[in-house]
Amino acid sequence: MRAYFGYSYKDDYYSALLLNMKIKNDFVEKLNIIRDKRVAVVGAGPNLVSVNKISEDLVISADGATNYLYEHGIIPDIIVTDLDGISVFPEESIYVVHAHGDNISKLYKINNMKIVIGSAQVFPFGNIHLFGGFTDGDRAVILAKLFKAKEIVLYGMDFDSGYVGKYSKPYYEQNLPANWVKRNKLKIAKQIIEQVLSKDL
Ligand SMILES: Nc1ncnc2c1ncn2[C@@H]1O[C@H](COP(=O)(O)OP(=O)(O)OP(=O)(O)O)[C@@H](O)[C@H]1O
Ligand SMILES: Nc1nc2c(c(=O)[nH]1)N=C(CO)CN2
Ligand SMILES: [Mg+2]
Repeated sequence: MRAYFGYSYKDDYYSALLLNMKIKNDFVEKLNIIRDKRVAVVGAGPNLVSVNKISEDLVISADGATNYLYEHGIIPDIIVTDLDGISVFPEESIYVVHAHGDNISKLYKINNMKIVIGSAQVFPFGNIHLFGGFTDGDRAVILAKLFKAKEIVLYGMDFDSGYVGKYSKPYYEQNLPANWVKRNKLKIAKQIIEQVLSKDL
C-alpha cells in the first residue's frame, strides 16, 4: 500500500516517533467500552448529511465526520483520526490518532485532546499500536470488531458515487469528485470493511 501511493517509510516512522513522544499514557484499555455494544461507525461520505439521529449504544466517528456530528449535537464516544479532517475536539471523546508521513505538521492537534491512543503504519512500539486497516473509516470498523462490538452499523459511507463528502476536510465547501488517490483509498476502505464485517473474529 505504501509503495502504491508513494508514501515514505522513513516519514511514516518519524511521524510515529513524534506521536509516541507526545503520548504519556497508553489508554488502549479504554477501548473496552466497545464490548457487547451496538456500535455506529460514521464516515464522511456525501450521504453523511442525511444523518440526524443515531440510535446505537456507541458512536465511533472517522475523522472529518466528527465535525458534522458535533454540529448536530452528537458527541462521538471514540474518534479515529489522521488529524487532517477534524477541527473540533470534544473533551470527553477517546481519540485514536494515526501518525503517518503526511500529517507530521498536524500532530500539534493532539494538544487539544485528553484521552489519546496512538496508532501508526509501522511496527508497533512504546505507546504506538498497529490495529490494521488503512483509512480512518475502515480502521474504525476494525476497532469495533477487535474490541468485540455486538453489532456494527455504518453511516456516511459511500464507496460508489465517486464523490468525497464535504465534511472530509474542514476547508471543503461542497462534495467533490474524488481524485485518483481518494478513489483508491475509498476502494481499499470498501474492501477492508466488507471483509471485516463478513468475518467472525
Ligand atoms: N465518499 C466518501 N468520502 C469520504 N469519506 C468516506 C466516503 N465514504 C466512506 N468514507 C469513509 O469516511 C472516512 C472519513 O473521511 P475522511 O475523508 O475524513 O477520511 P480520512 O481517512 O481521514 O481520509 P484522508 O486520507 O483524506 O485524510 C474515510 O476514512 C472513509 O473510510
Ligand atoms: N503517509 C501517508 N499514509 C497514509 C495516508 C496518507 O495520506 N499519507 N492516508 C491514509 C488513509 O487515509 C493512510 N495512510
Ligand atoms: Mg483524514
